[in-house]
Amino acid sequence: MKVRVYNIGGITQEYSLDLQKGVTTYEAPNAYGKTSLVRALVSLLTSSIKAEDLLNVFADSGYIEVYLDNKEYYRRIKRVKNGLYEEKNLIMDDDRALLLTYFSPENRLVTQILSGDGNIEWFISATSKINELRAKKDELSKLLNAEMLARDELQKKYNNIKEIQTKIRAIDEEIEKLEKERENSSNIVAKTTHTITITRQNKINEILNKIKVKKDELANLELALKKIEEEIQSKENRVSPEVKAQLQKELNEINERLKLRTNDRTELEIELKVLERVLEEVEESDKQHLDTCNVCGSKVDPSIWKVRMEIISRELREKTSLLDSLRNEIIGLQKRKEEIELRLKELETMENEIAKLKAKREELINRIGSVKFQIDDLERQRRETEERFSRSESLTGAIITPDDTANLIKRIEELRKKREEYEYELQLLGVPSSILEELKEKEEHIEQLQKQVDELQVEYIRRLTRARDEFTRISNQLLKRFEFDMEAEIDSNYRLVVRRRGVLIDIKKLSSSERTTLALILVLSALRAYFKTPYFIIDESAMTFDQKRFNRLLEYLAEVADYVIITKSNENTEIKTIPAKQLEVSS
Ligand SMILES: Nc1ncnc2c1ncn2[C@@H]1O[C@H](COP(=O)(O)OP(=O)(O)OP(=O)(O)O)[C@@H](O)[C@H]1O
Ligand SMILES: [Zn+2]
Repeated sequence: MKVRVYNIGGITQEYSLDLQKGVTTYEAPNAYGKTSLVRALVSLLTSSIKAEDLLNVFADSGYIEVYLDNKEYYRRIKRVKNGLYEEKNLIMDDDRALLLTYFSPENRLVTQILSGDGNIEWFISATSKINELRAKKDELSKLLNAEMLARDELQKKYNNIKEIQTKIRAIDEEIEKLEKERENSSNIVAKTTHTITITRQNKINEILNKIKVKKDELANLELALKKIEEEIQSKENRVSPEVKAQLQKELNEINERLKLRTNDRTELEIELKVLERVLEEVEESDKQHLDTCNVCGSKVDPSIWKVRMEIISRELREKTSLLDSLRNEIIGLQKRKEEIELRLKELETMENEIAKLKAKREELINRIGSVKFQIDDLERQRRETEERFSRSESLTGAIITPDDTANLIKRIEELRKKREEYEYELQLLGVPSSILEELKEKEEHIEQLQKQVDELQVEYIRRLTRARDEFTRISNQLLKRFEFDMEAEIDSNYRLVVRRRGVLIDIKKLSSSERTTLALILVLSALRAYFKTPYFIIDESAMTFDQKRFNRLLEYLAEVADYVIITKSNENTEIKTIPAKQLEVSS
């Protein structure tokens, strides 16, 4: 392994070193730069050694370079305007290297054990890497606490909302109650009879108007009924059966007489014709002065024709006049017959009209009935309305005074204002359902976190316990190997305790070399169980082993790391390597 260092720590001249596998003892005077060199080596195993811890304060740039198994690892540091700039390629980046690759009086575990503090949970936890588990757990616990706080806050908020909502509901109920009271009071007070009267009067007037309309309608209907009945009466009078029968009788008589007279007339007309012919013959006979009658053939005096002519003519005149009067009489009778027939027809028409009038009368009577019923109904409504209003007047009576009403209004106003305030508060607080939702989410998250924390805790303890057992086992192996007369144990509180021949000894009672030894044993146990490093460095000032034990230690270290470096203060500078093989042989 080749090492080159420049301007790192107290090393200000380029320094290179070729290390062989095995145990290298590095001797140099104080302040030579031994610590600077080994810190530079450790800085290739963890970035927890910062550039500013490495670079010489007077230098503008520096480096540590290592060639190991044909690979180059380095940290090259440059000072720039605002700080340091670094290029690096580490062998590994594991902060356990600080504890497990460099055993010096500054090692944190050494300091702690030397001070007599046996609580090594942190060391077990850190070196077995379960501290990562713990860190994760702590982080989650922190988150869990924050979530629980947030949940409590939300719950408070939600309770607050519920409380305000209850208050608002109570206010609403009270307002409603007061409003009712006020409505009642305002019906009476403030001469509310005014409003009430108007309302009542309007209502009653409305009904009265309806009644009036209906009564007018009824009067009209009754008038129409009366007219129709009169008409029916008069018409029925005119079509009385007597009149009709009389007319019929007269008609029959006239028909009889007409028949007789018509017969008489026909006879008379025939007689007249006969007489005319006889007269004609007599006149002929007279002209011819005949002495024989044409009709009967008897012998007559011709002078008789003149007499006969006279008699027949007289008879003709008489019969013609009789026929005339007979004809007049027939015309009169026929006239009268026509009159009577007309009258009878008129009577028939009238009878039809009477039937129609009667139907109309029936209809009117029905309508009158229904209008009367409607009027009754309206009258009842009017009565009831009047009763209702007078009842409501008497009901509320003079219990509430105008003062009370004013107070009521004031109180309602106050309640409304209070309600508004609550509403505003609610608005600020948010929607209860969404808060409830949020609460639920929080609860779920908390539950989930709690579960994770619990699981991590269980796992942490499980692995810590296993690591503890491992430490105990390896520590005791090593103690035996180095022939120390004690047994190490890590108790349930992760405290390092030591027994000697079965007796428990507080580490405070141990010598400082014993304490250092215990610290080294713990480091070596961790190294063996959990860590792999190419080099292990011991500051010899931290050790107080005798030569035999020290050799055994080196032998053991050679198993753990390829390169073991022991720094030692000496007047002279000397670097000496004992190969691993040789160590084995020597033991
Ligand atoms: N970053 C630094 N910048 C400048 N000087 C430093 C720096 N680090 C250490 N020094 C100095 O460099 C010198 C070497 O220190 P270092 O600790 O390496 O010596 P050492 O060989 O380990 O000495 P010792 O035997 O006393 O432990 C010391 O004088 C120290 O003060
Ligand atoms: Zn005659």
